[in-house]
Amino acid sequence: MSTQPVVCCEGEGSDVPTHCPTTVTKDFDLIGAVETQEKLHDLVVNGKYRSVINLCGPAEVCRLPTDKKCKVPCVQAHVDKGKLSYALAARLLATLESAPLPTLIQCQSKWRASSVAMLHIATHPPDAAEQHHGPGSRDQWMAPDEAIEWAKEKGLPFLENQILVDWVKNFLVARCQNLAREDPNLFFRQLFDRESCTYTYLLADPKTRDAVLIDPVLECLDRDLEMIDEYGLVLKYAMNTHCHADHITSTGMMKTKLDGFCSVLSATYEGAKADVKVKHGDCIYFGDRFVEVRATPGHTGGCLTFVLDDHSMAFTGDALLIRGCGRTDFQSGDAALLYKSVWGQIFSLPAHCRLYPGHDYKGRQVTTVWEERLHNTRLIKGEDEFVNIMKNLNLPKPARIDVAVPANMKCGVQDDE
Ligand SMILES: N[C@@H](CCC(=O)N[C@@H](CSS)C(=O)NCC(=O)O)C(=O)O
Repeated sequence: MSTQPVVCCEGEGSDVPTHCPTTVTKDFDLIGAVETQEKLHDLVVNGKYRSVINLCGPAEVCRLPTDKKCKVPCVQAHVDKGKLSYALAARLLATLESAPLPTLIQCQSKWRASSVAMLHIATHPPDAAEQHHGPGSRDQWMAPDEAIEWAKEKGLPFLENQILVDWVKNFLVARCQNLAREDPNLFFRQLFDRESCTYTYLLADPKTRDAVLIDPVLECLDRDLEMIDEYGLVLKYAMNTHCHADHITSTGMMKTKLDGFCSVLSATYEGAKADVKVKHGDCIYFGDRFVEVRATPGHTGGCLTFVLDDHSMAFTGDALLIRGCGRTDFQSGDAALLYKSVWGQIFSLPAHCRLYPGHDYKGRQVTTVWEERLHNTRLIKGEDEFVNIMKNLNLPKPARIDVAVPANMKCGVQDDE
């Protein structure tokens, strides 16, 4: 039996027997359906491989070397043929990143195996791979068209399947252009719900893809889930700056659609339900990044502001709005307390710190500490004058307050659900 993998078929496309390994690079070989368990066992035990990754879906015959004498670690990473998602691809890339190399990637026809190998190679250029096993510098990533050209030169089997070609290209567009060519240290999106004029924020560490979602709205659940999937993010926390009175949060409903994340709310609300109850000074981590929790009560008793680790951004919920602030006439609202919260916890941040509000009713998106300290017509007044302004706002009650508040005390899950 050969001690090296059989190197056959570079450039031979569909004529390649699927049970012969195809060498893609020195680190990756591909294999399709193998007739018997023994054949696969021999190939792995006598080959150069230090790991095997099997991508067969649950409905397919999956042959993994099961013999105890086989010391090569074998990983089963189910990929249903029709269910390739960006999030799944992100997880497969993480599996490839941690696999001892060289690895043998297996599926029925080498289509899935070669497309996943292609994604890894495009985001781990050979020079970077020589130095370390993790992703290379993002400037070195292959552009999507370049990756397809490279796949053609190598004769990778997935090129026979146009759906997979498009999927590889689209994933690389999302990863290379959207994530990497922006700030390499933070992925950030501001999202808007036209109905309630609510802003939702999606933040992620581009290196680990761990993400947090701030103030998601029930009616926008599908949009937010799609974005998380499209960008290949792994949601860790879905958090609310406060118990909203004008709309229902999606954090509870999201838990029925997506696994592995925690809902977050202030510990201040008595009787409220959430996976994690936070208080002033806590930190919420996503990858190598975190947001610091600052208590900013006044609009409601449990309002929080989330401040990014480097103090370049803060998410103020309704404590501070652009050129305004949240009303203080219900849910333990207290104008004097809000004044102290804003000056003590928000206006004390660096002048350049960008402030992202929970709502805007006039089409504005972002402000800074410096701008608000100069132009916020309510908060630049003295405390007494501020309290007086707030007493005389005479705003109509939010239309959905009676439904929204009780629902949001339970992450948006209503009694009849
Ligand atoms: N018309 C909307 C509610 C508008 C409103 O009251 N907004 C709140 C924040 S959401 S509770 C607020 O604090 N506004 C301050 C302001 O100065 O406008 C509805 O019916 O939902």
